[in-house]
This record gives sequence, C-alpha cells and structure tokens, in this order.
Amino acid sequence: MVESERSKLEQKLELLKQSYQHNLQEELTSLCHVLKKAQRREESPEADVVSSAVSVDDKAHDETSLDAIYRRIHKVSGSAGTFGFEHVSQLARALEVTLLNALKEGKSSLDASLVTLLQSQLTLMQRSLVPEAQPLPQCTIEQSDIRSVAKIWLIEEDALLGKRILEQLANFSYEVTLFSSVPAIANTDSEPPDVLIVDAAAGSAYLSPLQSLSCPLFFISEQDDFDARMRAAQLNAYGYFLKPLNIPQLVNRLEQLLQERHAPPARILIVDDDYQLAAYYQLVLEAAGMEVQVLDKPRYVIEQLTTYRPELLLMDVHMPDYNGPDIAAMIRQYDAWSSLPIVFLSAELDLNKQVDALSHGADEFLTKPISAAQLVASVRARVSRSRTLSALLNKDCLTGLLKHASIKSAAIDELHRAARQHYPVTVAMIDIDHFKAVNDTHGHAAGDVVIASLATLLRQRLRQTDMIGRYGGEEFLVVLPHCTSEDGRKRLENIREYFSRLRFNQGAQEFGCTLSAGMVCSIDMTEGEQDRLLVRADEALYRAKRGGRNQVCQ
Ligand SMILES: Nc1nc2c(ncn2[C@@H]2O[C@H](COP(=O)(O)OP(=O)(O)OP(=O)(O)O)[C@@H](O)[C@H]2O)c(=O)[nH]1
Repeated sequence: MVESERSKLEQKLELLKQSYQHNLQEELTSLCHVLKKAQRREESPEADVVSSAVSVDDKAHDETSLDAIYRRIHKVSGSAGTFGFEHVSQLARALEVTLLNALKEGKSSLDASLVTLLQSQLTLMQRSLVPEAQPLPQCTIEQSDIRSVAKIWLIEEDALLGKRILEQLANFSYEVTLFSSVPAIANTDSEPPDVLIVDAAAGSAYLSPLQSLSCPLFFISEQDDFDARMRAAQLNAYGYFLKPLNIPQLVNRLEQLLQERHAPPARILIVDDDYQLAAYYQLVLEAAGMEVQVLDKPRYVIEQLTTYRPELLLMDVHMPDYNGPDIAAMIRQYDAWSSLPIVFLSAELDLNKQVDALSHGADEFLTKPISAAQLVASVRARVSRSRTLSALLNKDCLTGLLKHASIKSAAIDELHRAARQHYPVTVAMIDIDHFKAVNDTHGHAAGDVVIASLATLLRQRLRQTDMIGRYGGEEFLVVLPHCTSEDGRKRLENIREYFSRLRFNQGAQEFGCTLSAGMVCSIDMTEGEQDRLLVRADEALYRAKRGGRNQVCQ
C-alpha cells in the first residue's frame, strides 16, 4: 500500500475515533442522568406512583431498568476498547459482570448500592476518556496485476546436479542463480532472492546465517528421517524435497508460495448495525490490504453474498431485528455458502451463548474489544486456511489450476456476470499439440513437466483476475474478463509464441512443444447464443488443429 493511501486511512481512523469519543462522552452523560432518575425513584418511591399505572410494555422500555442499563454498559465495554479507550472498556466490563449477576439473581431494577457503584464508575470512565495510540497494522500482501519473474538462488555442491535443476527450473521461467556453497553467497551483492533452495548436504552448521536473508527456504535432500526433517523445520523451511527431485512437485510448491504472496486481496463482508464499529473494522482491514464491504441491514445478507462473493463474513451477534446465530444458520441453508467462514465479533461474555453461536454454523467467536492487530491476524489466518482448503478441493495437483468442474462453473458464472454488467469476456480452449508423441517418445514424467510448464506460463502471462483451469489431460480453459477479442488474441498469441520457445530436457535429449488455441469473445455472439461460448471455443480449437496446429483461431 502506498504511503499516501495509508496516511489517508490513518486520518479517517482519527476522525472516526474523535466522533466515537464525542458519542461516548454523550452516552456517559446520558447514563448519569438516568441514574439520577433511578436514584430519585429509589429514595421516594411514592413520587413514582405513575409507574405503577404504566403498561407492561412501557416497563420493558423503562430506561432506568436494570436490563436497559446493562445493555448500554455492555455496548460501551465492547466498543470503547476497540477505539483505544482501554481503561473505559475495563471499567465497563467489570460493571457489566456485576449487572449481569444481579440480573441472574432475578433483580429487575437498580437498588441503592448498584446506583452508587454505577455513579462512581461512570465518573471514573468520564475521567479516563483519553484514547491510547493504536497504530494500524501493516499491509503485508503485495498486489500486482501481472507477476514479475521470480528470482531463485540454488545452493548445490554437485555442479552437474545443480546445472540440471537450474535448466529445468529455467523452463518454468524462473530466474535461477547457482551457488556451489553457502559461503559463496557472501560474495554476491545482489538483492536477496524470492526463494532460496539449498541442498541439505551443505551442512546445517552453515545454514543458520541463511535465515538472515529472510526469504522462504526450500530443502532438497537424500535423507528422509525425523532428525533431518526436524532440522529443516527448525530453520523454518517452507518445503522439503527428496532426491531424485520431482521438478513439477517442486514447481507446484514454489507456485503456491508465490501465489500466496501475490494473492488478490481477501474480500470481507461485515454485518453490523453499529455503523461506527463497522467503519472502524473496515478501516483496519483495508489498511491491512483487504477489500471490505459493510452491510448494516442483515435482511439483505444473501443478496450481498451473491453480488459481492466475500471470502469471510464478520458478523455482530446482537442486532436489533435479527441475531447473528440465526443469520448464520440461515446462510448455511444455501449450498453455495455452506463453507463460507463466519466469524462472530461480540462483547458476549456468557460462554454458553458463545458456544450456542458456534453451534449455529459460525467458525470462530472473537470477543470485543479486539485490537486492530488481533482482528487482522485472525481474519487473515481464516481466509488463508479457507483458500488452502478450497485449493485442495478445486485445484488440480499437477498444475495447481482449477479442475474441470470448477473452471467450467467459474466460466459460466463469469459469462452471466458479464452479460448483466455488459462487459466483454474472452474464453479460450488451449491444447498441447501432438502430446501423445511427447509421452511416447520422452516418457510420461516428461509429459507432466510440459503440462506443468504450460500451466505456469499461463499463470505468469495472464492477469490475476483471469481464470485458468485444466479442462482435460493436456487441454486448458482460460476465461479473460473485460477482454475484447483483439486483446484476447494478442495475449494468446504471446503465450503460444512463448511456449514454442521453451526447451525441455529428457536425459541428453532436448525437445520443444507447441500449442493450439480456439477463442471466442462474448460480444461477438448473438444474444441467446452466449451459453454456447465454450462450444464455440472448442470448435475454434478444432479449426486450429485442422489448420496445422501451433496457431490461435477464432
Ligand atoms: N504425461 C501426461 N499425459 C497425459 C496426461 N493426461 C493426458 N495425457 C495424455 O495426453 C495425450 C493426448 O493425446 P491426444 O488427445 O490423442 O492428442 P495429441 O496427441 O495431443 O494430438 P493433437 O491434440 O491432435 O495435437 C494422451 O496420450 C494422454 O494419455 C497427464 O496428466 N500427463
């Protein structure tokens, strides 16, 4: 995040805090007035004859009732700490516990001792109205549209093996520098790499200084025992690969790592009727690089989920018309949202109610007040785990791309969205030419390397917003939103050209491959024909094959 954007967010946060401080001041003053009223009633109940004549409904709304005071103190205890008024929050929390116990004992109105306690604590709260500094957490996720080439340092004493790994990784468009030993790194003055791959034979005594490079570490090793793997874990190794090396497997892991770093921002939906708190959470999460929308009317949650498609829902438990657990239970009725992470954010102290909320389909219960750092860490961890799980379910293990069913449904969803919002989408089917011959001549493992390299190339040459899937064995489907046929053709030609230049090694043999692609753009189709987009792309691919292969047809 650029510095100017960050300082804008910090200014907004400051304004929000000032506005909250003003409201809190008013709330505490208003509570003091209510207490005076309650005290007068307590001292001369005969003056309160009117109250005996009021209806049950009016009593329920009596602002001096124990329940009404409890709710207001509960709200202060949940929100004050969030805005940095730690001391006020602690005082309110202690009061809340006392009032809750009184309610549990069956009391419904304030007695003299409770009034005195409340008055003294409210005075203390008014005096403590000084916010503590709360820096916004740093944004740790870099975002860019197209990923740059990743730099890798490989430390391998065996020069022949090092050269072989380097050549194979170069096929996947990584920029690899080979070092013969750990000390050799000391002689380089270039920037640290994105990833460091080390042969564990280099000796663990040498390895500790590598951690100062603060880049992810991958080990390659001949040893598969507990001690060897533990040493790697203690050095925070991100991956451990056994020799002989399975390059596609290593590349898969590298890609996973690089994708995490360049992952699109997490999309969060906040459902909370308290606009100040919701605005605060929004600012904190945005400052951490996330995309956030706020919904203050829980009634429209399904519509909002459908249009915004968040990756996590952050929801208040107590809202005026509906409560959070009921909304969570309703969301779980929809297949599409059955695995959406739902996190409750509430000042609820009662453990039974927290457990009840979780049993209604929520994944986590965070108690207010929560610090900005805690909120960001918790949301980030949930989104990351959910992305990993969904990758396992929906992604192909050789290429890390979407599987057939997932890319097909992503394509159909995107086409419908594009038709509603009137923007062009280009769809392309890509197939490796004469792939059977690659397998027959160089073996299945070499064929796998070719498939994985095309996947990597597609990821590297397309935008983060494009969708890529492995449609069949050596066939890929790509969906390019906001892309005209002219633009789509340029991108596919670039990929075709680049792929034809890749060299693969199998033993002493070197070989290359080509691809054919069939593409179609949604705006070139007639109104009712859009459902046939995939069929038309497939027909275009067939023409490319018939026309001699190594070409893009539309
Ligand atoms: N190595 C490897 N081969 C695969 C995989 N999935 C499918 N294949 C092979 O891909 C080959 C596809 O061959 P065909 O569909 O006959 O077409 P082709 O040889 O690519 O020829 P054209 O498409 O006409 O250019 C078959 O031999 C499959 O066994 C895989 O995951 N790995």
